[in-house]
Amino acid sequence: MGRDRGIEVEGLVREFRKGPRAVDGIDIRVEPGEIYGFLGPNGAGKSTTVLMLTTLLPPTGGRATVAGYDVVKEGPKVRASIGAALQEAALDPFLTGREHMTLQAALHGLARKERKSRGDELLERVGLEEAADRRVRGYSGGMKRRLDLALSLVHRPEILFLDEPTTGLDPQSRSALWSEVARLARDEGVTVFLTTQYLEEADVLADRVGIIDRGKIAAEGTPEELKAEIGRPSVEATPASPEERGRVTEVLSRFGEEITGAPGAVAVRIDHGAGDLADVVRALDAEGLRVTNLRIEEPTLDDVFLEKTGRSLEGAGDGESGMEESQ
Ligand SMILES: Nc1ncnc2c1ncn2[C@@H]1O[C@H](COP(=O)(O)OP(=O)(O)OP(=O)(O)O)[C@@H](O)[C@H]1O
Repeated sequence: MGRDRGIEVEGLVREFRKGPRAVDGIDIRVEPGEIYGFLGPNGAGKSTTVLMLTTLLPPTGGRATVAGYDVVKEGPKVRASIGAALQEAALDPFLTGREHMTLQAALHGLARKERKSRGDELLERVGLEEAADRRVRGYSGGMKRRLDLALSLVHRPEILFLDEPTTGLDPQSRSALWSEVARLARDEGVTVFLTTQYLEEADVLADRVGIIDRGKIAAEGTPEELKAEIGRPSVEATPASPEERGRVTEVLSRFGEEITGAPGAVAVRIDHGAGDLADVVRALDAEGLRVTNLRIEEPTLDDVFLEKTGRSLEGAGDGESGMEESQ
């Protein structure tokens, strides 16, 4: 089996009888080995999409193939090709981490010899070797997420689904999980479909991002493309001595039009193709100008979301009761 099949979604719909069209005709293509970030506020339709792609919920319209198999007609083949760490981790509080691994390995039909070695290898990789013989009851949220990730990898899936893998984690556990997911894609060619409410997560981790809002894809592209669509970065520099302000302004103006910056600072919005921060540094250097606080401000994915939906993603889902109000 080659790792060359990815995910293809066409016009996928899920309608709930008493609810909204949770997923309202989406098209997605995830290339093999790619990390696809599915970004959206609470209730946007992310989990419903993942449930359909992992064969746990039938679509009410459209079609999807995962690893080349149809999610409706070839469920068992899809399930054999994927690993999933979903929001409700099905962990048994009375089993240890290692016992979970062995059980999962047995469920996936690994040979007895291999069960232990595979389990140990994965526990080590997610940093749980020391806690391996403790019951899950005493694990922190982050440890449970990491165990869940290890469990989803036992059978060497070619596609990994992660539904909000870092929600509620502290920054350290979050970045440890990011590293492992990035490593899986980079070193093992695993295709990753990851949902998140965190802009930063999509930005750092995803090769491409789809923004979903009210069941529809509002925007798609690499984080850079999406941000570039919205606006150009700005550069801000504070002259080391105030009398050089005029000359610093002159140099920065070569890169774009001047905008308002922080007090004492000079700022410009960089023209398309005018260069980047390194070019600005070189130009200042060539003039013998010294600056403090030289920084570049990129447009954020939140700016993208705001532009596409008229609302800010940060906290966009908060305070919404969820279903009925969207028609
Ligand atoms: N079983 C269900 N019956 C009725 N409505 C549902 C059901 N499951 C989900 N919904 C509704 O479908 C919409 C999308 O929900 P979904 O859980 O897919 O969103 P989400 O983007 O994953 O949000 P979250 O970040 O909260 O997980 C919501 O309005 C939700 O209330």
